[in-house]
Amino acid sequence: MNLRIGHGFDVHAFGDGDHVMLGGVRVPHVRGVVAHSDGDVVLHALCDALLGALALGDIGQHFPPSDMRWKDANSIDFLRHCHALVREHGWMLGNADITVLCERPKVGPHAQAMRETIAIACGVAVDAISVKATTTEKLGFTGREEGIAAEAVCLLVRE
Ligand SMILES: Nc1ccn([C@@H]2O[C@H](COP(=O)(O)O)[C@@H](O)[C@H]2O)c(=O)n1
Ligand SMILES: C[C@@]1(CO)OP(=O)(O)OP(=O)(O)OC[C@H]1O
Repeated sequence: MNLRIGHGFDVHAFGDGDHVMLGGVRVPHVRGVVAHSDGDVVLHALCDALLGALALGDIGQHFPPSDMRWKDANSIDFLRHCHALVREHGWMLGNADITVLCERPKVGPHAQAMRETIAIACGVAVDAISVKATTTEKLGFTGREEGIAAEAVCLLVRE
């Protein structure tokens, strides 16, 4: 088989702060997120999608939250590591599609910057990376603005 699909999902609770990191982009917000690293749900979901496609476990196994090396880590480094594993195992990232779930902050104005940041980190064309968002119509923990979530799917193509 010359194709692999991967799926990732991540959640972080909102906490004190004035911004959230999303797709490697600093997005101003009235809250921050509670996390061991920078709490970037977009990049964490994408890392898990890449690892899932490779059947190599999940982000917490590669970067344990008990390890102080990852305290306040920049999640773009996690993505670079996961993408390097993709290449080492003989695959290329075909495309990735990411959905952010939150009422706020609005993602649309920052989506292009996120796409470009992810594309550069993975060495792929920007049109291979999709970032979009939805509210959950004020339902559930995202609807109550208690936290933020992201889902990602990716397709790997044999080199
Ligand atoms: N955090 C968000 C949520 C949504 N958007 C954009 O708004 C559109 C409408 O959202 P609905 O949940 O009401 O369908 C959505 O399609 C996104 O384009 C956003 O930018 N940021
Ligand atoms: C990213 C890691 C790094 O220690 O911690 P968190 O920033 O808390 O994020 P999470 O999405 O729970 O993934 C687990 C860890 O790998």
